[in-house]
Amino acid sequence: MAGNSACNPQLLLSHKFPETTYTYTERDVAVYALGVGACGRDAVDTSELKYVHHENGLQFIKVLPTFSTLFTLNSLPRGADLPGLEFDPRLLLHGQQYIEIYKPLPSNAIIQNKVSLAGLHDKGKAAILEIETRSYEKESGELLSMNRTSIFLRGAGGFSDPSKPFTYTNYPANQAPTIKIPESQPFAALEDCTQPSQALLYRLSGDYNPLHSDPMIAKVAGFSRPILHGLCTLGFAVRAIIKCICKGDPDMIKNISGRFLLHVYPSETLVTEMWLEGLRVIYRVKAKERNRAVLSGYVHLNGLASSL
Ligand SMILES: CCCCCCC[C@@H](O)CC(=O)SCCNC(=O)CCNC(=O)[C@H](O)C(C)(C)COP(=O)(O)OP(=O)(O)OC[C@H]1O[C@@H](n2cnc3c(N)ncnc32)[C@H](O)[C@@H]1OP(=O)(O)O
Repeated sequence: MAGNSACNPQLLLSHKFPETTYTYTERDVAVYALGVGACGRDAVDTSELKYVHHENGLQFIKVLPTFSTLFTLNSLPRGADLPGLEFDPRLLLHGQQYIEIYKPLPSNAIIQNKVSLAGLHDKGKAAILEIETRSYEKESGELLSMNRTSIFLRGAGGFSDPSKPFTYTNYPANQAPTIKIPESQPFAALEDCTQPSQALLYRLSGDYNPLHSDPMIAKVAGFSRPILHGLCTLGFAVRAIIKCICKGDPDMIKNISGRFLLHVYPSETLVTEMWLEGLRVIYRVKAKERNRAVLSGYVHLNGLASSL
């Protein structure tokens, strides 16, 4: 793997990120839902058809809460270095995602994003950059969601004194996705097959990083073939939680936290295990064929389905 980096934390921390705009329609909502496997096992699944079809028209379809991650697509300028940070974009991996949902997402909207740096860490072999995106609906001015994206930049660390590595965050420690997986049997588990073309479908929602489609770039990044987008895996997991614990109601999701533990290859089977602790769901996703955990985290709910 190639690596080429330099980081000046002071310069980076003082950088003002430009505001960005994201416009979407019902078609984008439906394409996203298919990209994270909705109706993948059953095209008439009553708990999932609502993400892609409504008898009165597409404007009434429901929006998965993880759709809000698409609002961050332009938060990090593609292919360009940030002031104070040079890195090799081919070695970038998605490390963690934290999402707060304040209102159910409309089926179409113009979104205005305020972007800022929420964290920067020197891990020696890598730098971790945390970018926060607060997303407002343009028409109403209402805050819809907040996403905090942690990006693991391999080869970009080692910019500070190793005996006192640089670390900065501006958010509460209890929002970090450090969770302990219970030893008890999961409350629920859902198995979902990803398609060999899953990443090719998911990328149509706007993340065109060639790591997910170009075999040569995947090799440079250290993988035998293109891997699945982390946010696609997260979409599968949260959809499983909505199906099994929220009885199909996506509006019950309040916030979501996840750490990507290992890459996923398209065509692998994802098994999402869920443990219910009050209004918190702890979850872990395994790639069944390798029996390896690929994602874990928690989801906070607004309430519990009456039948639970
Ligand atoms: C704003 C919008 C931008 C959108 C960008 C997204 C673009 C997308 O197209 C890109 C993708 O989707 S990539 C695909 C999804 N991600 C992955 O597959 C990564 C999976 N994870 C890994 O491979 C390893 O955990 C790996 C490699 C990440 C780390 O493993 P190791 O190198 O073995 O690390 P380790 O020695 O265990 O730990 C070193 C320090 O790093 C911390 N850490 C580990 N995993 C982390 C993770 N996933 N996220 C954040 N921090 C992580 C450890 O805690 C450790 O720090 P410390 O020593 O202080 O505890």
